[in-house]
Amino acid sequence: MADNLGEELKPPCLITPRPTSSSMAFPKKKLQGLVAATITPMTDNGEINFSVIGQYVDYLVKEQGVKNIFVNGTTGEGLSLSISERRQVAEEWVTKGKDKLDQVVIHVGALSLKESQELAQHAAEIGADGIAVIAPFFLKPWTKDILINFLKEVAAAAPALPFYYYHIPALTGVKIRAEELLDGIQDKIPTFQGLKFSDTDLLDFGQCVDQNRQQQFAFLYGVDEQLLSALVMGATGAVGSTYNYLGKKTNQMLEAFERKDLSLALNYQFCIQRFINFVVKLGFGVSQTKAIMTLVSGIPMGPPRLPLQKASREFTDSAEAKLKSLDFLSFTDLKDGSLEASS
Ligand SMILES: CC(=O)N[C@@H]([C@@H](O)[C@H](O)[C@H](O)CO)[C@@H](O)CC(=O)C(=O)O
Repeated sequence: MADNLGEELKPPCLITPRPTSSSMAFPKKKLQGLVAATITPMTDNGEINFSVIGQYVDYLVKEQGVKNIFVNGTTGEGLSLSISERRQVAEEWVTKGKDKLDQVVIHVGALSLKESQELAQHAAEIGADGIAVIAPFFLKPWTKDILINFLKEVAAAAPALPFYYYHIPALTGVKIRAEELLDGIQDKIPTFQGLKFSDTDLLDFGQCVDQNRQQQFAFLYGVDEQLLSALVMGATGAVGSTYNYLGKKTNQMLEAFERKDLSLALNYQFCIQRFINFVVKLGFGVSQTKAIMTLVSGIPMGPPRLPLQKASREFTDSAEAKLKSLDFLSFTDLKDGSLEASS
């Protein structure tokens, strides 16, 4: 992936390098490649099903070739869990991922600064590889400086952990442009290491990359159906829900892109789009992601937590037929007991 923004991409108008304040080098290598936004498995009575997380780690690594995870984010229903549950989920992923996963990033965003700080500190204590934070979305920060102040306070609770800003304006309602936020961010947040950009505004994303070429930031794109466009803009990695079950296919797209075989990469992207387009038309979100992952992996993800509703049997049946027609799923991939969506 475009880690280096290679020579051929450098425009003649290269901007003056900005001094980097974060020579506070982290031992970890830069977060890159695919990052699965993990689902939080639940039992039918709505409790977290910790018992399948070990199996889930093995599935991601062995079957999907995905070795980085993003825990307790949107897909993980992080904001629907109690603080105690979020701690336990984070701990379980770190424990089960030890020596198997490359990086475990924990989303610690919350409406309460105190809770966010507690989660950040906890992530550091359990040995996570990074933390990410969304903008608070009830009482909202309306300016860049206020948002930075909030993020800075959270980051300071885990001063040795790489910090990522999770930009997802459609869900938070905080529309401060990422480009604006990144301007001089390391002066305020020395642990800032990157951006998780879950938005379709590729002008904003491209400018984040372009204006920070001298930094070693990770630019992680979060709209799976248009990842290829973001790669062209300089994405260094991607965080998303579909990498749980389309990781292998998406990795093939990344490999084709790396080899500069754009036509093949585009074929993969279109193929992935055909599936996402299909499920989006049926109504697609976290509940449906849980149903698809159950179907594809055979690991029971269970229902989502209220206010989300379990995916319907019709949805699961249609998704299964589409996966098969696209050759994303063969009969041999189907595991016993995988068709558990309700009607
Ligand atoms: C709104 C949303 O859930 N977006 C997903 C995408 O992976 C999304 O499911 C995918 O692009 C299909 O639309 C991710 O950006 C979310 C994510 O990374 C997370 O769970 O934290």
